[in-house]
Amino acid sequence: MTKSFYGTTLSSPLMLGTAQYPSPDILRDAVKAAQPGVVTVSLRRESAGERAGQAFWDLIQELGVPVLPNTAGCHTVKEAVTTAHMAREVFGTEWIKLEVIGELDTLQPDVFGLVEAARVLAEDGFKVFPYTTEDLVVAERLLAAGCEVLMPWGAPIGSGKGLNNVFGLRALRAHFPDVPLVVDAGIGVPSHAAQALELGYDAVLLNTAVAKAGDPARMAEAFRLAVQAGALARTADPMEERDMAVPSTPVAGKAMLA
Ligand SMILES: CC(=O)[C@@H](O)[C@H](O)COP(=O)(O)O
Repeated sequence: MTKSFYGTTLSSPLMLGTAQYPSPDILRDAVKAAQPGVVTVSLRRESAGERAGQAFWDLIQELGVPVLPNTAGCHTVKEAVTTAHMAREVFGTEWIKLEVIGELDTLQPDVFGLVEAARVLAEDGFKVFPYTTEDLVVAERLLAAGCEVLMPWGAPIGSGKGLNNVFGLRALRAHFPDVPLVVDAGIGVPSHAAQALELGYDAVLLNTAVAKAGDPARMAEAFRLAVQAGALARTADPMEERDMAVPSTPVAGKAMLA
């Protein structure tokens, strides 16, 4: 069953980042090819960085895809909350992808700061999409803080390693069957995205895998197809894995050679 995100049903379970593309035209082509349900935009990075300015915002608006602003690059609760407020003003949306980074080598979320920032923002009317780990206790705390969506990492941001902890992601899915879950970060190739959907995740969020591909638009299209395949497979009720072989060709009626 397709779940909604704070009451909104997305046109695709693909959420696409808009950073690191070689040029605005390549970003535009990639978004057109991916047909994502949302694009995510880092307000902090864009306003501090190279592509700052009206042209980038105009391009994002021209794409006609719902925007999920994010607090990428924030390391403290204060920074994240301030950035979320700026994003709400700029984009006119209460949706915020909340990142509070806790560790520099892995860009692992600071889950303590994350829960605190989520509570502050949810109390202030934000619809929070928290970038978290697969930890079940942290998940409980985020839901109690007012989050109605969880975004566990697949692997460290930008690593392209795919789903590092399939057991943990499965456990999270089984534990919270009614909560919209999104695998965010670390996805490297379309099969990783398909796998997340096959596991029953409701969406995937990715950026580097498309932006840093040799041909971003072509890769974007591959991801569009992969999430469709994964979602379709999930509705087809995949077979259970087995530890032992089971013949797939029946023996009865088989020609016997003397
Ligand atoms: C764009 C964004 O929100 C990133 O912080 C996100 O987590 C994507 O990660 P990848 O670049 O690994 O796909």
